[in-house]
Amino acid sequence: MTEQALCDAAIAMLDRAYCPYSHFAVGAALECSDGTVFTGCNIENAAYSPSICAERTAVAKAVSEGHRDFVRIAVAGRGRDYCVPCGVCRQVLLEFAPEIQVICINGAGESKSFSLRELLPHSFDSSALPIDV
Ligand SMILES: O=c1ccn([C@H]2C[C@H](O)[C@@H](CO)O2)c(=O)[nH]1
Ligand SMILES: [Zn+2]
Repeated sequence: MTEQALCDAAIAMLDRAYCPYSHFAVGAALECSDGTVFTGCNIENAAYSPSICAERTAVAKAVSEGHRDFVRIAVAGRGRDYCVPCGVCRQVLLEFAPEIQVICINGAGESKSFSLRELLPHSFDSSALPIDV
């Protein structure tokens, strides 16, 4: 899939977002090494903390369908700034794909790419744990 097609898939998910509290829609499209794409949107909740971000919706869909080998993720918002993943989503992406490319999209459809390493330096991962994973 071209980068533009992946971005378009993330942008299309903006209309699926359930965000009556923040009114900030986010769409994501997660590409696996075999080319499979899983999409996601943010899903909010009246109790607030059960809300889930678009990126983690896509990761949950992918992992639960047997896919963990992520290559790129496009994240779209309608704001002026590029929509970057929150810290929780960065940590969740790190678990499966430390080398993933993160494509952040603004409301004008413009994009800017980052490595996850750039977005989450000095990160905590399983190598810090006193067990073998
Ligand atoms: O990485 C992020 C950051 C925020 N949001 C959502 C959560 C909430 O529904 C709304 C405002 O924070 O944006 C995402 O989907 N992804
Ligand atoms: Zn998030």
